[in-house]
Amino acid sequence: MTKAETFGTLLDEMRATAPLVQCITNYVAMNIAANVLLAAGGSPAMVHAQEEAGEFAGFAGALTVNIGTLSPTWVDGMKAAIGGAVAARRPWVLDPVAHFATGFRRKVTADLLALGPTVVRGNASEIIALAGGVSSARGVDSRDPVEQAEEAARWLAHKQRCIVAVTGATDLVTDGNRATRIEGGSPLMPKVTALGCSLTCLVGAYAAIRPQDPFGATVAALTHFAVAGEQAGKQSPGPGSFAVGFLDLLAEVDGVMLDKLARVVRL
Ligand SMILES: Nc1ncnc2c1ncn2[C@@H]1O[C@H](COP(=O)(O)OP(=O)(O)O)[C@@H](O)[C@H]1O
Ligand SMILES: Cc1ncsc1CCOP(=O)(O)O
Ligand SMILES: [Mg+2]
Repeated sequence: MTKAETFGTLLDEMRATAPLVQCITNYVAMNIAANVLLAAGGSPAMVHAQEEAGEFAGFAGALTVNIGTLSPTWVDGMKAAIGGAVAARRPWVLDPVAHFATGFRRKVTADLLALGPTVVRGNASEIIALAGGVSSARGVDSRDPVEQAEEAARWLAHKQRCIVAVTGATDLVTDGNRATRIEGGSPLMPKVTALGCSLTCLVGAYAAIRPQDPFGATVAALTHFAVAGEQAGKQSPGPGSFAVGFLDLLAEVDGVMLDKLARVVRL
């Protein structure tokens, strides 16, 4: 982001552009992730077949790859899509959902990391485990605080030469050197399935309009989520109404509101 830019101007530009984001994501997340992208201002396309995923990635603004409900044919599609995105010099974002849980997931995640994601977005347990640390998590839900994942995130960003976003009660984004903390959101967010997966897709939307600045794009996406989540949390008595209200707030938040309510700390 240039000095004149703010997260708000980035949001307004993203919304005006409505970037096409190819989301290879899990069965659980497909619908809410597409609705999150539409509400926030992006244009989702859930395209994963090996026969077309690479071709589509060649003209999409960005690609996101999520291993939540993995199978061998989907892996073939992921690798074809990544090849297309890399060839077209488009950003791609990896969401390593519960990568530690099985040998299959560990192998696929290692293969996908070797293809060089622009951004890795995961919860604290996933990032700790990606850096070789020990986490008590067994499934998709984090069991570790973000603070305990900061060193792992910096190490992974250095090793992968990518941006790493660790999400939780307070989010952290790092490129291995710089680090930024994003406050906000709601404790109701981890009670609604696939919001992390959806955030990964929104990172794709911002990266699509700032491919040369994936750090700033990632911070902007997490800030958009944090502000909308905090406002929705104030209005919602429980996870069901939160899920609906959150979509409304993702659409309602504009650049002025984002710059007014954002709580972003450069470390
Ligand atoms: N306790 C919390 N308080 C506020 N926001 C949260 C909390 N836990 C998660 N979030 C937010 O929910 C979204 C999903 O993050 P997270 O739950 O960490 O990912 P995942 O769903 O992949 O495990 C992020 O925007 C994150 O900031
Ligand atoms: C429940 C579940 N099972 C496989 S993927 C998935 C959704 C995970 O979503 P998130 O990582 O955003 O919580
Ligand atoms: Mg997740």
